[in-house]
Amino acid sequence: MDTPTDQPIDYDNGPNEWSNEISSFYQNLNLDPDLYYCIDKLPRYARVVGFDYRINHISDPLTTQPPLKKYKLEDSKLPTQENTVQDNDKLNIAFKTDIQNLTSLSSQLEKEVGCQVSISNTILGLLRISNGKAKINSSNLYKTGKIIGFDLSSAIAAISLDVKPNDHVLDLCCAPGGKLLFIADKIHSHGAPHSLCSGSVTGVDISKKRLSTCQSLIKKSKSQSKIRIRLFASDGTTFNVPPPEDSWWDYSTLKQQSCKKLQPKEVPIDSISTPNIKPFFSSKLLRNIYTPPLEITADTRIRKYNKVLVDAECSHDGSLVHLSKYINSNSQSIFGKLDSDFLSQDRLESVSELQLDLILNGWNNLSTGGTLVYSTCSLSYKQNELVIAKFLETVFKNSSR
Ligand SMILES: C[S@@+](CC[C@H](N)C(=O)[O-])C[C@H]1O[C@@H](n2cnc3c(N)ncnc32)[C@H](O)[C@@H]1O
Repeated sequence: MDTPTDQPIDYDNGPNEWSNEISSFYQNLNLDPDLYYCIDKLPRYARVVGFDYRINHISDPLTTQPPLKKYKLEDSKLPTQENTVQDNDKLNIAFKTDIQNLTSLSSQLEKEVGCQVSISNTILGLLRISNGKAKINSSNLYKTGKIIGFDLSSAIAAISLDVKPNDHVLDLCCAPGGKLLFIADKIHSHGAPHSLCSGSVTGVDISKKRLSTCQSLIKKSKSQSKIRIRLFASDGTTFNVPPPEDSWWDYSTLKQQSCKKLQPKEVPIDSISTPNIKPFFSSKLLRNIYTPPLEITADTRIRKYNKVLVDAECSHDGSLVHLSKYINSNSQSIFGKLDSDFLSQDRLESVSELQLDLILNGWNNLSTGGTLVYSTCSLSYKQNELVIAKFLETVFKNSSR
């Protein structure tokens, strides 16, 4: 994990009235209460748009050679399967090019924001900006769509899905869409959709308001990866729309199969394979998906998602950014307000029930051999370990998978 800061913690100038409450809350969770004194000292992160994000296995990217066994290019970039000398050369060249690009972007950003910027040693494709308050949105790199602010923890959750270029990904609680766009960008870093890179991202959220924000984010994005995205305003605990066909991107096949002209806004629906639900937002190609009647069988629902992200609704108590809004609000009892808004017993009970229902439905939508990631920004046992324990108990009781 990247270290938050090299500077000593300034306890004297730390927050006062809320600190005891927060400290005891964290002590009860066996966490270091000093975390909260670090708020102003934490770095921030930006991701390089269109990068093939991956775990950074090396400590010093500038001096170390890539560990070739771990550093594998996706199949679409490297069709030869064996790690021949030639392949190793290609890996080395690709790796060096990536590092050169990241280094060049780091120095550009450093000049623009006036503080130290380095390549994240956790995830390749992220830049670590030493001053957490640096205004990256006024930099040219942001304005020209080359970088975008993104939390390291969000990147870790999304990268854990291990998304491949042909994966259909379901993001069950997607708004406002930071991880959704990150995943689409990762897939799209392998080029425009083609047979070896036909991945798509389906985002679902129950809140239309938050989905509108997500839609604006997608529209504002300068990345072409938006062609791979569709959004549904739906309850993630019951959502069951299958992923698009692998050939969704091939407009000519699509036309042949349908044997009729699709109107731009037409969404062909059949009762078995595509439940009657229109996307809230969709790229034109994904909107026109047509499932050929021949393939409609009782087991059409076997077509499921390769990867499912359940970034569940939660009490937000683990998000420093979220808590800092309370801290800055001059409230008398900030923790009390946080407690009533997010941590009250009633709310915690209902939120953990919702979390279990979400992860169970994520599982229902996951294909055999796929990967499901469950994440929250809470540190509470009830919303994390206990949800997972109940989930495992339920699925292993009821399933042969
Ligand atoms: C932690 S946020 C998701 C953040 C998002 N993944 C991102 O990276 O930007 C949780 C989201 O879950 C949504 N949500 C709450 N209940 C839901 C449900 N039953 N089905 C789907 N989404 C739900 C909320 O509207 C909220 O947008």
